[in-house]
This record gives sequence, structure tokens and C-alpha cells, in this order.
Amino acid sequence: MSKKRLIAGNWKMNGNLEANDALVRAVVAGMKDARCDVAVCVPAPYLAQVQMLRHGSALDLGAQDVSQQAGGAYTGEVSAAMLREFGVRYAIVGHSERRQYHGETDALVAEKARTALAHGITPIVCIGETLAEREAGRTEEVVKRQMAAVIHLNGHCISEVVVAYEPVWAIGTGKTATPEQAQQVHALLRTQLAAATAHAERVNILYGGSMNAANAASLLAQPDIDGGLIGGASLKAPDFLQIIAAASA
Ligand SMILES: O=C(CO)COP(=O)(O)O
Repeated sequence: MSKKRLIAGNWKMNGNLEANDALVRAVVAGMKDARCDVAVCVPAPYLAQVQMLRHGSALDLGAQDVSQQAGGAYTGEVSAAMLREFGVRYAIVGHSERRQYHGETDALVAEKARTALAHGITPIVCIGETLAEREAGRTEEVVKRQMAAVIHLNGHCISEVVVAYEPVWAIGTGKTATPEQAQQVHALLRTQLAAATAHAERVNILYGGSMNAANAASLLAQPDIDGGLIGGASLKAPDFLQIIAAASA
């Protein structure tokens, strides 16, 4: 398999001009030997800043959300066309924090993914069960339902998206899924993808949820874990670079 792994940072609602400058410069300087794709998904006001800082490097730029609408009277929204103007390659869609705090449904997440693709942006579609769902033995049912919602994308193949499995109970909690727990879900997602496309092997399925410099290598050693979506550890250049190094091994 010659597919490149992807390590994507999700800064969430963190950063300021000064801190971003130092962080991106350090990441760009430290990732020269990376053999994986690397991106940072930054708050919208910082897209222009990070676009300039990454110029000439292999660091890709991502957004944390995208409107499902093409444009018009949607106060507060940011369109895919606007993101493209800033060189955005990826947009996270359906992060659990947006599902939870902004009521995003499976159907809306699918619309956002379609709009992103229509504008040449690769959606990073996030799926994952809550602790209550896991404890009730519903993990498989929940992730399959979330995946099924995005598997048919109007003229686009699901192999054009990146999938991120992020168990909600592992996000920001320091409680990582074990490599075996993550692999189990990744494998079932791969099987689900294979039923929809001949290119299931090409899809990058990322793990997210307290992935850090210490646990990245063991997670990435799993056959169906193709990279990471990194929250907290992506805000610290040395940690993020160690994860990139683990994905380049
Ligand atoms: O939500 C995440 C990435 O999108 C994971 O966040 P943490 O790495 O901070 O747990």
C-alpha cells in the first residue's frame, strides 16, 4: 500500500497571532523529513496567517467546519469557496463537539461533506460513540449509522474523504482507546467502506482522542489506523512533531 498516512492537528478554539506564529514555524522547520501528510486545522480567522506561514512547505491547511450552503444570507457561516481562497485542503466535518454543542445531525454532516467535495476540499468526517453508548454495547451500531450517512455522496466516491474515528469518551480526557479497541472499530469501518467502494483501502481512517507523543506509535502500528486527528498535542510543536515522526517510521 503506497497510501500516505495523515497527521492532522485540530487546534479547536485555541491560538492567537503570536502563539500561532511560533507553533507553525516550529512545525514547518521540524517536519522536513516527514513521510506522511501533515495538516493543521485552524480557527477561521487565522487561515490567512497560517497560509502565509506555511508557504513553500509541505504543511497543509485545514478548516474546522464548513457551511453546507454555497453562499448567501447565512450569518456567521463560512463557505467552502471562501476556504478554497485561503488554500484550504481539508475541512473537519461532524466533529463530536459540533454534533454535541451545535446539534449537527448525520444528515447535516453529509451535506457539509458533499459541499466540501464539490469545492475541491477533502472532508475529514468525524464519527464516534459516547461513553454511554459504548457502555450500552452500542458502539458498532452508532459508528455504522454515522458512516452510512456519508457513504453516498452524489457523484463523489467515499474514497475521496478522510474518516476520523474519535470515541467521544477519549477526547480531551487523557483516556485513549487502546490500540486494540481502536483497531476493532477501524476494521469494521473498513469493511463497511469496502461494501460501498472498490477503493476502501485508499481511505485514510484516522484515530482521534488523546493521541499523543507517547501512544502514537502503538496506535499507528495497527493495520487499519492510517493516521491521527490530534487535539491538545497539536498545540505543542515538540509533541506534534513526535507524532509526525511516529507516522513517518
Ligand atoms: O477531538 C480531537 C481531535 O479532533 C481529539 O482531541 P484531543 O487530542 O485533545 O483528545
